[in-house]
Amino acid sequence: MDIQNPKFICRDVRVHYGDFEALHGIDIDIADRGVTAFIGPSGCGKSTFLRTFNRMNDTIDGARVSGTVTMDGQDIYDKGLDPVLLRARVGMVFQKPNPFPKSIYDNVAYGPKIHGMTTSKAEMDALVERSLRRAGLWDEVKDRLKIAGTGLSGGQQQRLVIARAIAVNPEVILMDEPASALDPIATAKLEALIQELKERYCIIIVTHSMAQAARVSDKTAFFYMGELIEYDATEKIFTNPGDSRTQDYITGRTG
Ligand SMILES: Nc1ncnc2c1ncn2[C@@H]1O[C@H](COP(=O)(O)OP(=O)(O)OP(=O)(O)O)[C@@H](O)[C@H]1O
Repeated sequence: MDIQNPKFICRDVRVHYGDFEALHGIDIDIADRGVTAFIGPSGCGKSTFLRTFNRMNDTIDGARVSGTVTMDGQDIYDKGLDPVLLRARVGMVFQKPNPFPKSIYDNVAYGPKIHGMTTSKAEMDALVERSLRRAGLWDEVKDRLKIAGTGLSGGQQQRLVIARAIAVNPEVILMDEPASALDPIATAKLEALIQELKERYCIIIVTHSMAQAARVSDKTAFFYMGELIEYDATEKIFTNPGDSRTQDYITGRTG
């Protein structure tokens, strides 16, 4: 599909784990604002593909990426590019919330501290507050910023992890099944947050929930056995898919 000013352009992206080719040459452009959902049956390569956008596959033994991925026109696999800086620009939220074993405040302040983003305690306080507000968590935690992040509920922890990602001013947030460990109420809150964040960030979300993809995303990409089968406006994918494999998946016949 045609994307104006894409954030990412991927061409012939392949990922190997040893001799096994998990992705067979993916071409896709990702919009620079809004939510793009990756859907498809278990094992089709969604998480593997998601990890190519911030080079998280580099951290997996035996994983090898080929093809090109550009972000704002720059090759993110360029030897001169520092993956640590890339991961500040392209934040990631995982299936299981993974706050650091530190206070709520320190979880959010950690990244800005490492990147030297503030020069005083007051500036850091303001940055922590702004990030927690943006993640929709401030009101629930403002009186207990010193307690451990791991002491929050699952849904709160997931929003804390999002605040931590936001604190370093990312341009992109990758989410790998972010609601799979949450109850329906926490999931609804997270989805509302995604709706707010999408005005400001490029969000890519992997989800197993068709309903969730339909609710939160603007564009949907359907993957099947390591290939991108269909990519279109979410409404089109869910009401009038062009490929019978997409149709079978969204109607529950495969997966
Ligand atoms: N670290 C790894 N080492 C070897 N093979 C892997 C590794 N990670 C994933 N794979 C394989 O790559 C393929 C794609 O896996 P991936 O986790 O990307 O799929 P997925 O669509 O995200 O699946 P799920 O929906 O179950 O999370 C699978 O065949 C999987 O077994």
